[in-house]
Amino acid sequence: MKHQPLSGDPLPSHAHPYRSAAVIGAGSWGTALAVTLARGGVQTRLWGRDRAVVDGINRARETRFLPGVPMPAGLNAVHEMEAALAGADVALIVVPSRAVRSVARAVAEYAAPGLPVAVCAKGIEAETGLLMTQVAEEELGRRPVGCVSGPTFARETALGHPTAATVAFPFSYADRLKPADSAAVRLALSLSTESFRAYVSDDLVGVEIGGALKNVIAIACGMMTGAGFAENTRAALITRGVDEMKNLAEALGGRRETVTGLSGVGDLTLTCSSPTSRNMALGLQLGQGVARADCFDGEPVVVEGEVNAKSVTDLARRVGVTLPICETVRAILHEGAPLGDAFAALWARPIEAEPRAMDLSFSHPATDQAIATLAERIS
Ligand SMILES: NC(=O)C1=CN([C@@H]2O[C@H](COP(=O)(O)OP(=O)(O)OC[C@H]3O[C@@H](n4cnc5c(N)ncnc54)[C@H](O)[C@@H]3O)[C@@H](O)[C@H]2O)C=CC1
Ligand SMILES: O=C(CO)COP(=O)(O)O
Repeated sequence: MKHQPLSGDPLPSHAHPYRSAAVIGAGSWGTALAVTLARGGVQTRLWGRDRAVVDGINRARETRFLPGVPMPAGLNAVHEMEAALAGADVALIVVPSRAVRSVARAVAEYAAPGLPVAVCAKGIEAETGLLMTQVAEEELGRRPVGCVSGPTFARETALGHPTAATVAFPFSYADRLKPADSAAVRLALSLSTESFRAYVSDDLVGVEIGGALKNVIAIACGMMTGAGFAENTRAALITRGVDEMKNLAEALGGRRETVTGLSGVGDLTLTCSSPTSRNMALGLQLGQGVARADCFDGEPVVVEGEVNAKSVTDLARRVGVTLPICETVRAILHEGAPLGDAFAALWARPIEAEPRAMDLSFSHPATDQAIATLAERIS
């Protein structure tokens, strides 16, 4: 069933932020969120699996994940899950998408019944095709599960650059009667500081599909940029990427207009614009002809769009939605398709209507020879 959109009214003025939070995952985004919460006066415990990182935060008040960012008072790191969750009013899970299920299972062991949990990873579970909040829900039982998503490079957020993101939770009947008490509003307030602005949504599907697809499309933008093309190409990929997000979100019960918000267009714009993005950076290197094993100088780096190129297209195929850009990235990354051939084929797809309301499809007039020539220019 589709929910009615929330109204555009400002958040209720009598809502209260949470007093204490547990942030599970002490990488760059988990630490940036913990810093944001603590700066806003929320007592924050940051759980990390790496003891050296935890000790560094507590003793030196710094972390290798965010060099030069001092850890504020009110932020303490812990290595035991039980200690992280004891007395917490809300928990945020901030680990890579492939680790969300096991971490949510560990959280479930110690989290209070009814504890609201927000998942901040971006992706689709490879084995099941589930959204990150659905994965967490399976492990967390009856606790309310939502997400935080938007255009938010961790380092910029932690440095206090003005940043905005969306907090999404399902809105029950009770939440609609008293939005001030809802997890979404309370977490949005808890995250809000002079430099961090949170918006509220009840469309988890729309929000999460934006976050999962933008990484794959950023790899495509990086590949084409790395191969020597410029702004026209990137703008086309971003815009057609929005269409892929809308179509998949709608097919899964989300709202197309959610995709035009921070978690969709916002994050897509950010991630497709800068080599700060690990997804864009991977694409750039591959587009320049660097072998996958040599990308990032061989260092292991979280590139969500890589594994998600497969999981989002698997999911889309199951629900009968075509994602041409994501399919192209999948073919290159996972099926050995030559980059030039795959992108030339993407550009020579049948002509379609925009927007898609018109039922129209004509084969593209470029000859096989012309397409092969473009493929060679990209390679
Ligand atoms: N870095 C950023 O700017 C942003 C990242 N995100 C999302 O946040 C998620 C996490 O990414 P980052 O923090 O950037 O990655 P990261 O590489 O900086 O840190 C990942 C953290 O997760 C921990 N981890 C990995 N596997 C684990 C497991 N099985 N159990 C427990 N802990 C585990 C690592 O020890 C590390 O502390 C990703 O889904 C990413 O897309 C979202 C918004 C911004
Ligand atoms: O999700 C992000 C910004 O919103 C981070 O993007 P990357 O994972 O590509 O660095």
